Amino acid sequence: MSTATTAALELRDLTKTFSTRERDSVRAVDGIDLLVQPGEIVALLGPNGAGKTTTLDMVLGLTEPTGGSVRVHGQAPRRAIADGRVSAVLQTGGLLRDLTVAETVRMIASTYATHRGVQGVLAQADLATVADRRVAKCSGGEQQRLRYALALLPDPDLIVLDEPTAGMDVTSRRSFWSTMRADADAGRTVVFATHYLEEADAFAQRIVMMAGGRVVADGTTHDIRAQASGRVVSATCDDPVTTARRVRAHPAALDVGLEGDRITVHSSDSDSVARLLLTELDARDLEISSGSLESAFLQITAAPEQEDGR
Ligand SMILES: Nc1ncnc2c1ncn2[C@@H]1O[C@H](COP(=O)(O)OP(=O)(O)OP(=O)(O)O)[C@@H](O)[C@H]1O
Repeated sequence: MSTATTAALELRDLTKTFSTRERDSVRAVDGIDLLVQPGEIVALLGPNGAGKTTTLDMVLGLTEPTGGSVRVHGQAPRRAIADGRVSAVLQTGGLLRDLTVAETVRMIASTYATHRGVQGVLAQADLATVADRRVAKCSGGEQQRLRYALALLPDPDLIVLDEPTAGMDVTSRRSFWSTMRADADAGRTVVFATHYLEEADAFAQRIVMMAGGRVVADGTTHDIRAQASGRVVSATCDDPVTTARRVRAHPAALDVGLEGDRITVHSSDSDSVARLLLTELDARDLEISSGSLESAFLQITAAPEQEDGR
């Protein structure tokens, strides 16, 4: 049991099935094993419906697993929350619109037996200049920072964020992550869910890729690129729309993009896509580049059921 007591987060064969009216049941999380060590920064990356939110809800004790177990610093989630060891920044945490930013932090602070100082938390979340602004007047990014400030109050060992920058523009997103990075550099464990590859790449040390309720890849950005043999084929063509239509029908074409007369194809078999482009279509100036994180993502999430044969 030594790993169970030392890991920041330990998921064992975690499963969650929802019953719905429309369908018999939905297996949102399908047997996840995950060990996160203290101080790690981990991104849960996956397309819509991959099971990221359901997994994090179980980590936070908001949803009970159908099977398997969750341990946060060796404790059940609710115990860990009660002890201030884990806290969360969720997309839709209710904020009271008529309170100011500082009043909100003071009010939530008063619900903890022990907590960090309000001024320190406001400064760390980069909210000092808007402390007297009413929540209703804050931008989406400032409201997310406020949720982050609230999550910092118990000084948790593990902070969990579900799509923390959804709806923010690029500038707010960058500034949010630079605030978070300083916090992580100070030793906190951070687990966050995101759709954004660049966010996972820029901020996480480790990416856990999910699709169809399963972990389909787990490693550093470098490891994940190496797991996928996907490459990107690009070429110039005279009739880009027809060329794109033909390429989309090719079984090895995972994703096809057009920019002007330049076509870009993420592919699991670059040779055969290149052959199609050059011999049957009107392509020229062809280039093949080695897999980006994006092509690895497309390739790995395209066929989750083939990954572990379950
Ligand atoms: N309460 C629920 N009842 C029924 N089905 C649900 C429920 N919550 C989630 N699901 C289903 O479980 C699957 C996983 O959803 P989940 O929200 O965990 O995915 P996600 O990776 O967080 O997706 P997104 O990025 O869109 O938030 C989806 O098919 C979803 O429709």
